[in-house]
Amino acid sequence: MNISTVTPTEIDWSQLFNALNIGLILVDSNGEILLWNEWISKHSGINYLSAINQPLELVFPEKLPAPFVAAIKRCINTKLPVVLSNALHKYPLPLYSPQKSDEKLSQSVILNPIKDNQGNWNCLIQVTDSSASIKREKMLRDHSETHKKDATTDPLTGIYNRRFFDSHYKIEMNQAMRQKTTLSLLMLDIDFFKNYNDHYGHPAGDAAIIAVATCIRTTMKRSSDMVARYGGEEFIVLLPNSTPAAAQMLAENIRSAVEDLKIPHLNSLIAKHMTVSIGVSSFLPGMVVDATTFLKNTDLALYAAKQKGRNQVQFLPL
Ligand SMILES: Nc1nc2c(ncn2[C@@H]2O[C@H](COP(=O)(O)OP(=O)(O)OP(=O)(O)O)[C@@H](O)[C@H]2O)c(=O)[nH]1
Repeated sequence: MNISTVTPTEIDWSQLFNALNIGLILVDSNGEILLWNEWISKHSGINYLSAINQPLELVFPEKLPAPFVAAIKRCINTKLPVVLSNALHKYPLPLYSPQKSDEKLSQSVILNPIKDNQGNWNCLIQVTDSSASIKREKMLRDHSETHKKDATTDPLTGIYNRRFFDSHYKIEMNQAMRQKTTLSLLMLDIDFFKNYNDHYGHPAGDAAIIAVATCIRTTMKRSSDMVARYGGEEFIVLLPNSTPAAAQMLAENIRSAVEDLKIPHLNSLIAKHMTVSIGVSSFLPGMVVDATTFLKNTDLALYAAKQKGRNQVQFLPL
C-alpha cells in the first residue's frame, strides 16, 4: 500500500504509529507534544495521556540535555533535519530498557522538520535503540584487539612471540644503524630443560617456562627493553641504547634472579635448581653488520656459555 495515496479516513494513523518499532514524538515550535507513540510510552514509562499537549521539557522527571533541546529548536528554525551523533549524545531522552528498568537506553536520534496544514513548522523526533549496534561494534573492536594481541603474543607466557620480535628487531636494527647508536641482544636458554621435562613432566615444564619469562620481564628496567619467547625454552631480549657493560650486567641480574627462584631441578647436571645460560652481543655505533649476523653472533655467545659450563653469561664481540 502506498501511504501517500490514502487519506486519513482510510487508515488508522495512531495504530500505525503505535505499531512502529521506533519512538516518535512530534513537538511544535513551543515545544508542546503533538504526537507520542507507544514505543516512547513503553521506554519512558509515561503514557500518552500524561504527555500529549504538555511541554516536552516538563514531561520527563529528568532535565533534558541542553544540546538536545537546542537541536529541536534549530531543526524548526532552519527547517533542516538534524542527526544527533551517538558518540556525543548517547542518552538524549531518559528512556529505559523495558526489560531492565534501571538500564538507560542508548539512542540514535534524528530530528525532521514537518509542516502542518496551517503552515506551522514542527519537529518530528525519531528515536531508535542503538544499544544492539553499540554492543556489536564493541564486540568487533574487542575481537580485532584480541586478534592483534594473539598475533604478537606467546600464548603460554604472555610475552611477545618470535614473530613480533623478528619485525621489531629489524626496526630497532635499522634505527641503530641510521642513528649510530648502541643495540644489545641477550639470548637465554634454560639449562638441561629436556631432563627437567622428563623428570617433572610437561605441565611442570610449562610452569617453569612461565616462571622464567616472568622473572626476565620483572628484572628488565627500561620501557624500551623487550623480551620475547624465541623458541621452546629460549628467550631473547632486545636492549636499545645499552652498552656491552650494561647489557652484561642485566644478563647477570637475570641469571642470578632465575637461580634465586630456586625451582628444584634434580636432573640438572650442574645445580640443584633451575639455571639459565645467556649469550650477549652488542652492535656499536658505526659498525657495518647486518641483522642476521648480529643475531648469529648472539647465538654463538649463548653456545659459548653452554660450552663453558652453563649457568653463566658470555659476551661475544661482533
Ligand atoms: N614443557 C615444555 N617443554 C618444552 C616446550 N618447548 C620446548 N620444550 C622442551 O625443551 C627441551 C629442550 O631441550 P634441549 O634443546 O635438548 O636443551 P636442554 O635439555 O635444555 O639442554 P641445554 O640447553 O644444552 O642445557 C625439549 O625437551 C623440548 O621438548 C614447552 O613449551 N613446554
